[in-house]
Amino acid sequence: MSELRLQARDLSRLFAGGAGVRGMDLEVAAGQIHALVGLNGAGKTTLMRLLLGMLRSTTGTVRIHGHSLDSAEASVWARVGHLVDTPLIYPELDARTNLSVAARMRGVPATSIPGMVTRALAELDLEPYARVRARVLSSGNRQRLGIAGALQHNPYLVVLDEPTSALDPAGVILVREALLRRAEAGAGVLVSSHHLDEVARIAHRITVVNGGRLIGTLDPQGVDIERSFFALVHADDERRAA
Ligand SMILES: Nc1ncnc2c1ncn2[C@@H]1O[C@H](COP(=O)(O)OP(=O)(O)OP(=O)(O)O)[C@@H](O)[C@H]1O
Repeated sequence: MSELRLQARDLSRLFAGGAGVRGMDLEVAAGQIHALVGLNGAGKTTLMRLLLGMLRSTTGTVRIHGHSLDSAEASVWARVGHLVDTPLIYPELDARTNLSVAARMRGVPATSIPGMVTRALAELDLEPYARVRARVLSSGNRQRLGIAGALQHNPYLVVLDEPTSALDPAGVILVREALLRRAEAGAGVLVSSHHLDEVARIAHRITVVNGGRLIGTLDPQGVDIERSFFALVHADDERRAA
């Protein structure tokens, strides 16, 4: 079996009122793009927050590149790139400086940072904004900056929550290509999206989230992925209602 970059077992977190996620098992292998799809409120972001230790689980375990989430050291986190919730961007710093700070926080050697940041700005087409303060960037360019910060340091695990939600079509293509490059280089990529056609273009595996559970998978090569998605969701809703 190929190397696992991420492995979750029986992951649950229930909120007051009953919402949350239940009993989730998930794997992301090296070189794999694994997409999470689901309706609003299905549990995608909650799952990602649990996987990254941003939220404490009620049950279950998470391993990042074989290391337990509970005891993962800084060297493990240095090889993770993520963008879930608001990107960690300093509004008064320009795009280049923001990326330099992000690289420093990941322990990138100082001598490697300028070249790495230059490549990251180019990859997301952010060069015109290199010296522009983040506070005045458009929401799409702020999202590009957050993605650049998550990808620039050659992570072996990438976790991105709806990374293209604010992007124009050119940005969507840039992110698609960047994720394919990371997977080809051996990273495991977990990405959530509402755009079924978009994820079908890049994902090796698509998992459907509904009502806080993982309810099945979709074939990225399938002919009518939208129909298959709704069939799974409706069948699951009916099962619960019965
Ligand atoms: N901190 C919290 N306290 C209480 N309920 C929460 C909390 N965080 C999330 N929820 C609830 O858990 C459920 C799953 O939310 P989550 O944000 O994970 O969904 P999602 O699939 O990411 O949705 P979307 O596609 O709209 O971003 C929702 O019902 C949400 O209201």
